[in-house]
Amino acid sequence: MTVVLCTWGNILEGGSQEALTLARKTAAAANLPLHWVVIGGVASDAAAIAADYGVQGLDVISDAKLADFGPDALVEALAQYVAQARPQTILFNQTSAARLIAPRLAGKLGVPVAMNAYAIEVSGAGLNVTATAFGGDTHVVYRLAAPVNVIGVITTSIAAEAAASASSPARRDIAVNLASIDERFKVTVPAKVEGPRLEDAQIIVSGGRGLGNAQNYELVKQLADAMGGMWGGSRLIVDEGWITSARQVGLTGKITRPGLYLAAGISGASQHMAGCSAAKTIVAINKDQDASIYRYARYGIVADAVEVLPELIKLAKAS
Ligand SMILES: Cc1cc2nc3c(=O)[nH]c(=O)nc-3n(C[C@H](O)[C@H](O)[C@H](O)COP(=O)(O)OP(=O)(O)OC[C@H]3O[C@@H](n4cnc5c(N)ncnc54)[C@H](O)[C@@H]3O)c2cc1C
Repeated sequence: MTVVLCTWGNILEGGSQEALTLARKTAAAANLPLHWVVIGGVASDAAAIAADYGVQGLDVISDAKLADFGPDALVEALAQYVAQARPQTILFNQTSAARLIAPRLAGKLGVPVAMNAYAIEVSGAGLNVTATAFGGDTHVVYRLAAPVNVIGVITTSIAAEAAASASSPARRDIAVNLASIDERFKVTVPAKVEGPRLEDAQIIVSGGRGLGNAQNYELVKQLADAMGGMWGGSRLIVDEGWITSARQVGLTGKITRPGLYLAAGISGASQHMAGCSAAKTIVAINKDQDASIYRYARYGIVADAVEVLPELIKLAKAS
């Protein structure tokens, strides 16, 4: 029996070290070894940090059918891994891809799943899993006491912490048989990943519907550029076509954790805040002093963002 973190891809996603930290603490509290199952090119990144995070077993799955990380092949490979390795707790760093895979794996295995978790307490023979619910408004504790449990971890509120002493992870190659798996969905136009990721940005300037139109949103881009940051926005402006979904911050968009999040013309709906409330400092520009965003913001400017943004651009360029 083990606690296992599941990871796939060609590079290590942000949040992996944080998920490993929670996984290690859970394993220690349950007196179980921590394993890390990895699929794809990420195996070499994983091997480089596994010892620092107290991983005892690095389980590597390779198969030609996993080359594109299609969900059907991934779920089948992980299900076969679980049948062989018999982990007690299966953790996922809850990336957008993991949101798809973790519940499907639990469904295939017929075991409980809790998503949006950020704390796990080992209690008796089970786990008390604290998670956000209803778009981040509510915090709930799930009791998971099945022999196998699947948990999606939101890592934005977890600090990465290396183990007190390095481990010596043993590498195992895990054989799976995916001969009968055919992906039911074919990706015909892969998402373009250009430049740095919003999730990794230290400064994000974000705009919402309060800006009025796409032309005014250009001010957000100019300020982000002047400050050396990235630009993002709310779902409503994605729906309006001002920006692409790759720039959407929130529950159904990117989960970010910048040092500075500047929100202009954004109301602060819980679904939006789920993607930025872990920012160190939130600055809001909203002309409604009762807007929800002011519950989260450290600094606020109650004013018309279309008037304030050009002033901030000037200041940023001057400094
Ligand atoms: C299941 C689900 C998932 C969702 N996921 C997401 C998500 O991932 N991300 C997300 O963002 N939303 C998400 N939403 C939508 C979310 O509930 C809100 O509708 C959305 O975030 C609101 O966007 P907004 O703040 O840009 O617009 P609005 O709610 O229209 O707010 C505009 C704000 O701008 C202010 N304002 C108006 N004019 C000005 C001005 N000139 N200057 C300054 N301020 C001004 C207003 O006072 C207001 O507060 C989701 C909703 C659901 C149901």
